[in-house]
Formats: sequence, structure tokens, C-alpha cells
Amino acid sequence: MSPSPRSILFVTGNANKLKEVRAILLASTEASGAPAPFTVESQDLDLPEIQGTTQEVAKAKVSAAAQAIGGPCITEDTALGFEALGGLPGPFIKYFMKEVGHEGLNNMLAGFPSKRATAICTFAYSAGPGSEPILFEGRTEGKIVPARGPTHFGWDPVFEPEESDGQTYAEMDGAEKNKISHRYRALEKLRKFLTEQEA
Ligand SMILES: O=P(O)(O)OP(=O)(O)OP(=O)(O)OC[C@H]1O[C@@H](n2cnc3c(O)ncnc32)[C@H](O)[C@@H]1O
Ligand SMILES: [Mg+2]
Repeated sequence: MSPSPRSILFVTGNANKLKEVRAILLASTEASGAPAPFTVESQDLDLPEIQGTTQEVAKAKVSAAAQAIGGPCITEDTALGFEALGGLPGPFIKYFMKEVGHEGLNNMLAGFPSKRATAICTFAYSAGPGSEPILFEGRTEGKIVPARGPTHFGWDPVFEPEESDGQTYAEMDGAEKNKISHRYRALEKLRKFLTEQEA
């Protein structure tokens, strides 16, 4: 019998992130035919999120999480950067979404010819309090469009990835989003790192 896989603590308050992470890991495990290298448990902690680049935000967040937990953990930060705005809102997208919503995100780009945007996911791993965080980044290119599709998850309805045949993330089947998403690309890198650590 194979030993039970290691459990990794994912510190997040976002149930949609956790759901996608578990679905992506399950699909990767099924595709590889090998047993799951690790499973994901979650804890919701209210962590301070600093201002800075996506890397600075990710490092500070996982360090605070490891300190609070007293052990190893992962965190994840999602940014949405508009080309016309030099990469903003970037890591501050959560606050923009909350204040101006889908329509506001479109209106912000009204005066600009480029509607191009990049979805960026940054997983951060900390081996424990005081240890240097390791980052794993995934990016998906696309454009900002008037909202289409279900409104369950953040800015999914206004982001149309280049690889989606004209559908927004929200209009795509979950499994299809998980094949091309910023989260999938970052999680694959984290999965490889943790798998190699186990070997
Ligand atoms: O506890 P944490 O993990 O920080 O969860 P959060 O919801 O605060 O997440 P972030 O700080 O990373 O902020 C990212 C924002 O982008 C949204 N978001 C994250 N991933 C998304 C995705 O794949 N599609 C659409 N919206 C997403 C999310 O709802 C937030 O409003
Ligand atoms: Mg957050």
C-alpha cells in the first residue's frame, strides 16, 4: 500500500480558489496516473496584505501565514494587470472589483485603445516561520470585455483569455478554465517543486 500523501496547508479565505486548486490537482493526478503527491487542507486567516509588486505581496503574505501557523504553508495571490495602465490594478484588483465592479473595470479602459490584460497567479511556499518564501507564477493573457457568463467568481465574467475561442473565463466550463488558467500554470510549478521535494 502506498503511504498517504503529505498534506499542505493552503491559507486562504477564498473558497473558489480552494475549489479550483483541488480540481486542478485532481486532473493532474488523473492525467499522470501516479498517486497524488500531496493533498490540500485550508485555513482562513485574516492576514495583512501589503502594497507592492505581486512578488512582494506574495512573499509578505506567506511569511505572515507561516508565522501565524508556526509551520509550513502556501498562500496564493491573484493579480489582474491592464496593459493600458502599465500593469495596474495588478495585485489591487480585489479592491477595484469591490468598488467599481465589472462595468467599472470596463469603463476604466474606455479612453484606451488596448483592452489587453494579464491574469497573474503567484503561489508562495514557506517551509516555516523565518524561512525564505519560494514563489511560483503563472500568467494567462487576454482582454477585458463587457461581463458575460455566471458571476460566481471575481472578474471571471470580464476576462476573455486569448486561448478560449471568444469565451470569458466565466462562460468556460470549469475544467476548460483549469487547463489554461493563470492558477493552473502556477500550480503546476508548485506541484513539481513539492513532488521533487518528496523524492
Ligand atoms: O484569502 P486570499 O487567498 O487572499 O483570497 P482573496 O479573495 O483575498 O484573493 P486575493 O487577495 O488574491 O485577491 C484577488 C482578487 O481577484 C479575484 N480572483 C482571484 N482569482 C480569480 C479568478 O481565477 N477568476 C476571477 N477572479 C479571481 C478574487 O476574488 C479577489 O477579488
Ligand atoms: Mg486576499
